[in-house]
Amino acid sequence: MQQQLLGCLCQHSASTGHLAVGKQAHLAIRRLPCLRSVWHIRPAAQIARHHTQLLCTAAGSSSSEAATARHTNSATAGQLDLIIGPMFAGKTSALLKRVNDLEAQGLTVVAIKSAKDTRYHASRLVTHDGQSRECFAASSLAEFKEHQASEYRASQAIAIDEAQFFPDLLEFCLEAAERDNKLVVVAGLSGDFRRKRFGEVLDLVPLVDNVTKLTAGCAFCNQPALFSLRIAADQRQEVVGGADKYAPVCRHHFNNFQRLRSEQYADAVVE
Ligand SMILES: Nc1ncnc2c1ncn2[C@@H]1O[C@H](COP(=O)(O)OP(=O)(O)O)[C@@H](O)[C@H]1O
Ligand SMILES: Cc1cn([C@H]2C[C@H](O)[C@@H](COP(=O)(O)O)O2)c(=O)[nH]c1=O
Repeated sequence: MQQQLLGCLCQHSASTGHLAVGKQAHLAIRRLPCLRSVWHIRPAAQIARHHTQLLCTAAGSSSSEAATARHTNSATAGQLDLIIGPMFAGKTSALLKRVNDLEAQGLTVVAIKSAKDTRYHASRLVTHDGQSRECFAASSLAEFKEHQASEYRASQAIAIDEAQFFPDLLEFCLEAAERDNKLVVVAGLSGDFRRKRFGEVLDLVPLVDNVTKLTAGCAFCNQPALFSLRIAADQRQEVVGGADKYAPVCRHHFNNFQRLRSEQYADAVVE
């Protein structure tokens, strides 16, 4: 009977994922002296997390489902996940899949991209191979929050694409995850065409729950591509474009092209 009761309380907190229920379950257990003496009482979130992990393992759930389940049962804070890589690595595809999975699990998700990304559509997340979904386009995340205040409030999860272009990425993500308890999934470039940090993406690394680093296929040898090679001569950090301006490359071909470029430059200076 005691075991059934505890099982029931834990199951309840694990299946609804609401903070209040988790706390109630914990309080209820604490109020029952007979249970207190039988079981070592752990915080409600810990019980729910343990229970969820068991459920996920038993059901053979995917790691993304397990990550989400952990989030929805967290009693204290939100969650931050980061997807990085060079261009064409499948970052937007992975973000779209995550959004679909979260929605299938019943979460309210909003997707946001930088308004600078007008390559395929002004207000849709679009992958290089044409998958898409609606999103809000904004110049900054503060602008999104100001203009879409009710959507922000109602959201349980937020997906951010083209994260390197947002000047206030760090502040927004921390506030959303740690103050407003949201699950935030961020996708952005691991570096610019010079392999230097781009915007605030890398600043998130010490703060996130999970980092997924994706690779593309090198345009020249099909080995894993780690970097984005800019084909055009433009030296500004921000140059929006796709396969017309960039190619994914492996380490070997990135360095080959850098060498070629500097030789070309040296020739030009001598002439
Ligand atoms: N060199 C390339 N040019 C155009 N499309 C590419 C190239 N390499 C891969 N792709 C396609 O792009 C898809 C990934 O697109 P996407 O998810 O938008 O990537 P990312 O957001 O990382 O730039 C791949 O599954 C593939 O179909
Ligand atoms: C490397 C690099 C890229 N960009 C731009 C080019 C594209 O518009 C986006 C990246 O898009 P993707 O979804 O990752 O394919 O960023 C840039 O402005 N500067 C760069 O150095």
